[in-house]
Amino acid sequence: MRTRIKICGLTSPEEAAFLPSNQVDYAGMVLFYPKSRRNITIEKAREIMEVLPPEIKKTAVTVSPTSEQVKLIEEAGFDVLQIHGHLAEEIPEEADIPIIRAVNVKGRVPVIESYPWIFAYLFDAAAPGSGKSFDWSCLAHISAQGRKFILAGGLHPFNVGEAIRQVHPWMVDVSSGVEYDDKQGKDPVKIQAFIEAVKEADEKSS
Ligand SMILES: O=C(O)c1ccccc1N[C@@H]1O[C@H](COP(=O)(O)O)[C@@H](O)[C@H]1O
Repeated sequence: MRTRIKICGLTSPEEAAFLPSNQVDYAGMVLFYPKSRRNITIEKAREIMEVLPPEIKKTAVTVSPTSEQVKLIEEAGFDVLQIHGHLAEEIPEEADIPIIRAVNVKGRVPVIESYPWIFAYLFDAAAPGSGKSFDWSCLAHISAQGRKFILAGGLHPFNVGEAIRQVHPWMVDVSSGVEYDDKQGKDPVKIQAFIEAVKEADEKSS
């Protein structure tokens, strides 16, 4: 089966135009998290979503969101909600879009909440969006349970093939690894190299 691809941390419509709809499945935008250099406003997110083709699922990336923020995200037209940090009890009841539950792995085997309404789990390094990786071997038991999960954290065109070989994620997620070295923003050459590396890994494993 083809490994899905998510490109995260878009900050402009120009970057959105770099994503080929037949190869990229999800696009992420960081909202309501001013600590991130990729944080954007809802207005900017709307501009970006106008450029993205309908086949690419628009993902709102959040940390401990409030009900009001989830409402604004849904009104803006996002398809999916990615939640890092605290997940308030009322959010799953109130949210009308699927939830990706992010787990920031802090050095040991992650414990996951097995709520039936969770669409997918996303395993990331301890600090989200840091470009740092973690020990993928701690995901072996999750892989073995056949659960749908997303691998994130420090992926780039040169390690994503090995990541796919080791943990067989349903989707791989990248942000820092497809950004320019010397300036802010996504690099279309690195995005294409990432897509090619995923394709190559899938071909080898089929
Ligand atoms: O990108 C951020 O700054 C960010 C902020 C808050 C929550 C999540 C964030 N990014 C997520 O981190 C992973 C991996 O990123 P990277 O490839 O290691 O840079 C990805 O899911 C981003 O959505």
